[in-house]
Amino acid sequence: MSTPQLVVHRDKELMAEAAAARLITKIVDAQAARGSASVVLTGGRNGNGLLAALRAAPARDAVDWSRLDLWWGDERYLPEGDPERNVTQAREALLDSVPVDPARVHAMPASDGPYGSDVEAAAAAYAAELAAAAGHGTHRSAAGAAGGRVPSFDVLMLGVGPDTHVASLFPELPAVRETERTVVGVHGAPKPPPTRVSLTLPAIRAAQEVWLLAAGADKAKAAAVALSGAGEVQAPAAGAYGRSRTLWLLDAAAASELPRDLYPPSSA
Ligand SMILES: O=C(O)[C@H](O)[C@@H](O)[C@H](O)[C@H](O)COP(=O)(O)O
Repeated sequence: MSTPQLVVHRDKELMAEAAAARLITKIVDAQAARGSASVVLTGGRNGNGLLAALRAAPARDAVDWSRLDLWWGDERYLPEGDPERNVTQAREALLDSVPVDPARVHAMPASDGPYGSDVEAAAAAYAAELAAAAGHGTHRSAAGAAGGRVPSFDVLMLGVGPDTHVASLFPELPAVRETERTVVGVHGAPKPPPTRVSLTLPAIRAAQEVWLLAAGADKAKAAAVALSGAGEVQAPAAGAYGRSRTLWLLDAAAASELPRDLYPPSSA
């Protein structure tokens, strides 16, 4: 487990631009070292803000988009192309504007796909896709939970909800307690829509780097709670960490209630 590091930016726009620059560097470095890179995207305003900033960054052309695997931390279980699906929003914010390899864009299943309303079957199919990717190619495999393997993602991004949820792991719901499976179906999510597919904490923790994004005053309490030793069942963000690095990327409003000893010296 890596101890969280905090970076606080003036506002959410600067946070998105700086995080996009950081992501470009990570992808370029991984591709230089191993030929390809793998990144897990998040839904939500902050995740999409980062993708839009990446689209606008001239340095995006330094990325070899054809040698990048993209995965999702969670998905809203809705029909293909629904504007509320995380993948639809990511396509709009970035993916339609860069030459990604469609075979390497690993969207989670849609509710009008082969699994229909069976969200558990959809989750199992995504777990199988992850396990297959963990077993071959340029990825170094990481043992996930006992129930499956996932690639050792270079970067896994997570938006943080005001209730401290990450991906679709909400406080106290069964998904956050999962220790075996790498992907689960979620029912009764408090944030709409209620039915979702999500990576579990063991799958998240197989990533090399986990970046948590939080901007806005409505995230201040969540950041303070998750970074002050809360349990992961009550505060799922507290259980999200990477094998080599855990990075909280915040704006000043989201950092405003952090205990002083956590606040980075540069922004004190
Ligand atoms: O599907 C989703 O809704 C997300 O993946 C969810 O986990 C999101 O990242 C957080 O709710 C933060 O969202 P904001 O960045 O919009 O606050």
